[in-house]
Amino acid sequence: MTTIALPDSRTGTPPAISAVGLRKAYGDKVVLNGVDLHIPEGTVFALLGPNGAGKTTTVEILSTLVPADGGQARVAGCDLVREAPGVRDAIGVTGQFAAVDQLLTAEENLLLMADLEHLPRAEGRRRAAALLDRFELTEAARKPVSTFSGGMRRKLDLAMTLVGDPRIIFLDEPTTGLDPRSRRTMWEIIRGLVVEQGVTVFLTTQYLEEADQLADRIAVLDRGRIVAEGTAEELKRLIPGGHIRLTFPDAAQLDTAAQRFAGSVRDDEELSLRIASDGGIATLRAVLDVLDAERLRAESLTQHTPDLDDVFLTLTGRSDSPKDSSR
Ligand SMILES: Nc1ncnc2c1ncn2[C@@H]1O[C@H](COP(=O)(O)OP(=O)(O)OP(=O)(O)O)[C@@H](O)[C@H]1O
Repeated sequence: MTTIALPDSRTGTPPAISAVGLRKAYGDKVVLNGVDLHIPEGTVFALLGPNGAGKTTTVEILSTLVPADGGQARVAGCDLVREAPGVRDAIGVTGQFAAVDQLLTAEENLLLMADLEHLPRAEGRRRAAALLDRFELTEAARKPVSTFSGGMRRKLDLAMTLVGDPRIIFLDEPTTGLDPRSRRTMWEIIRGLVVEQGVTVFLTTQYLEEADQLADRIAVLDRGRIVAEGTAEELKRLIPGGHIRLTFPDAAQLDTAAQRFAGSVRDDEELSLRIASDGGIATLRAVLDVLDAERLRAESLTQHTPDLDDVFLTLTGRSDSPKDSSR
């Protein structure tokens, strides 16, 4: 297992979520096989994994929907088993088990939620109106949800989670099935929650790009175990294969450059040169210095940093990597 131990920059603050050795099996099938988590308050954590990796099961356990077979966890300072009501008070869950009633309007759904949260009538109305406005659903507020697009439903689902003003939000695959534009809107909303309200977000996703875009830290879940954990940058650094690609206006310049950069790989058709790079500034500067010294006029310079797809392949050695939403 490749686990990067990261220093907790917020020492002293209890983590929003912590877990040690979570285990769960359904019959013979081991779904979680010892999962450890440490998620500081006010951060976004992404659990990344392919279909069936155990992401939803992790969310179900941490939100007290199903019991774990083994291990311990605390959410919002409360023990998952002994203080389950405290956990439920602090969290909101949005996901595959969506609570939206198709026959009601968006506004009615939100007011129903406010009732369930025992909010006074006026406060419920105020919160519902504020959420409809924030998620740009005011115009559609009085229409039945059955007429909503997928993106609108996801927004309403998240809005319903927010009625109770949770400190910790679980988002189980929040953008699966959404078009790229709706996906970006959801990302903006999620970022806003963290920046403006300081909530902690626990996100599961199959999309590499989503984890990269949103998460402070990412854990890669594979067959019930976390096989790597760190920031997107840290995970990418585990993977060899970064390079700088230069293109030249003519073959003579390509020749000179190829001689000067030992170990580089040239492509005569494209008049390009690939130079191995760790992605650091020093390497880039050294390349530019050589170009200057030789009076070479490169037409373009691009830096390739390995993406999380490469990370997953390297960590698991298999090609059934999570989806890349950019494709
Ligand atoms: N209630 C259940 N009874 C039996 N098996 C279950 C149950 N819930 C989940 N599983 C099995 O556990 C495994 C992990 O499921 P889980 O839903 O946690 O994965 P996931 O990573 O969220 O994948 P997906 O993206 O498909 O939801 C799957 O093989 C699934 O069939």
